[in-house]
Order: sequence, then structure tokens, then C-alpha cells
Amino acid sequence: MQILKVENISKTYGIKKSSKQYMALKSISFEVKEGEFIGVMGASGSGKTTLLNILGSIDKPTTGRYIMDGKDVATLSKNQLAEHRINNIGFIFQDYNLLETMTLKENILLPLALKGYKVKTMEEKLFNIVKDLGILKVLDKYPYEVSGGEQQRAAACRALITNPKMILADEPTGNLDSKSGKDLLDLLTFINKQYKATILMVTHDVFAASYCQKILFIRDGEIYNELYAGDSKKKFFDAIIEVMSVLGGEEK
Ligand SMILES: Nc1ncnc2c1ncn2[C@@H]1O[C@H](COP(=O)(O)OP(=O)(O)OP(=O)(O)O)[C@@H](O)[C@H]1O
Repeated sequence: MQILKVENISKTYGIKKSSKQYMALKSISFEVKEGEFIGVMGASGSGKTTLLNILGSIDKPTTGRYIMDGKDVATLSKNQLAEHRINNIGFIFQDYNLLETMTLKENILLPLALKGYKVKTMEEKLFNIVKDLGILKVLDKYPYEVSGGEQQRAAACRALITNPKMILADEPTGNLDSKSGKDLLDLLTFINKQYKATILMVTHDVFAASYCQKILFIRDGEIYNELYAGDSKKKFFDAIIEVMSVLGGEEK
């Protein structure tokens, strides 16, 4: 089943009709099926974050539209949009974005608290997720008391706890060492398989991208290519490197 349909989305930054305008996305169209784990790659400045911000309804497209779970998101009112964001989308950021004055448990529960859930229901949901995601022991610690990998696991729990239609991840392994990065990618794969979560992940890292089922490559605000994983992870990895060497900017 299709969960997202992006139709001819363009984004122009700057003052209208002035020479200072910059077209960061140029008529992008693609579809995402429920349960897919998709990577978005491209050189620095190609428009990846712009796309993610639009899909996360943090920003609006200049033209075009996208349908998420049957709803044309552009037609939603401000309140409906806020509700859509909290109910349907989970975010994982490069720098975790946990609140430093709250414990990991409080951070994870925040989206449910905002939705007005009862404490008992929140704790049940929390227990089910953290037992799977391996951070039970550090739940009462503050972000500065745990490792980057544990912070990112907590951020993944927070993204997952509302059972969102889609998880949007922006360079989630960008600040992690290679072991924690691999652990996180294994975790995202687990979330994708076990919870049937649909994940869209922006990454510069070919190794991270090789965990995806499909990669969308963006060049100068346009879809340049799509690559599907086959049976061999090694072949997929090599194919990603090949496209990235044409696009340039494998690393930032
Ligand atoms: N608020 C803004 N105002 C003007 N131009 C912007 C704005 N945000 C982004 N841009 C420009 O739009 C283009 C796309 O930016 P975007 O951040 O989406 O790229 P990216 O592919 O995510 O890059 P990176 O990999 O470096 O994060 C860039 O040229 C950028 O300078």
C-alpha cells in the first residue's frame, strides 16, 4: 500500500521574482510504499534537507503537493498540520535533539504527553518499545550522562512511540562512531521489519545507505536516479558508490 505520493514538488528560496531566488527543489515526484526503508542521497546542497523538511511539514513546498496516508497535506489548516505532525511523523536528527533537562524516559514520553495520554498507558507503550530497543538500563539518566549511541536509541524510541506513519531521519549516524552507527542501522532495520515502520533516511554515508531497500539520488534539486537493493549487499554498496562518484560529494 502506498503511504506517500510526492507530486511535482518545487521549492524556491529567497525573494519572489528577484535575482536572489534559488530553486532548491525542481518538480520532484516519487512514491513510498508502506513498510519501505528508503535512502535519500546527493551531494551537499542538492536539496535533501529541504525535501525532508517539506515531508516533515516543517516547511512548505512552493508548488506541487504530497499525499500522506490519503491526505493532501498542503490543504490542512495550521492546527490540523500540527496534529498531522505529531500523529503521523517521527523524526530522528543527526544531533539527537533530546531535551537536556529531561531524562531519556521523559524525552521518549514527550510526544505521548503532548497528546494527553494517561501515565499508565504511556508506561505500557514505553516498556514495550524500550525492551526491544535496548535502553532499559539508562532510562532514568539525562542525555549528558549517556553515550551518543544511547541518545540516538532514545531518539529512535521517541520517534517510534506514537506509532507514526513515517519516520524521517536526517543523517542519523552522522555524529556516531562506526560501532554505534552500525548498531543504529541495525536498530532501524529492526524497527522497519518488526514494527513495519516506513523510514526515509537522508545520508551521505554509503554504508548507511546500503541498509536501505531503495535509494533516491538527488542532483541539483531533481531526482537523478533510483537504485533498488538486490540480493547482494556488496553489489548494492558498489552500485551506490558508483552513482555517488558521478554526483560527487560522497562525504561532506
Ligand atoms: N532558508 C534558505 N534560504 C535560501 N537558500 C537555502 C535555504 N535553505 C537551503 N538553501 C539552499 O538550498 C539548497 C539546498 O539546500 P539543502 O539544505 O536542502 O541541501 P542538502 O542536500 O541537505 O545539503 P547538505 O548535504 O549540505 O545538508 C542549497 O543550495 C542551500 O544553500
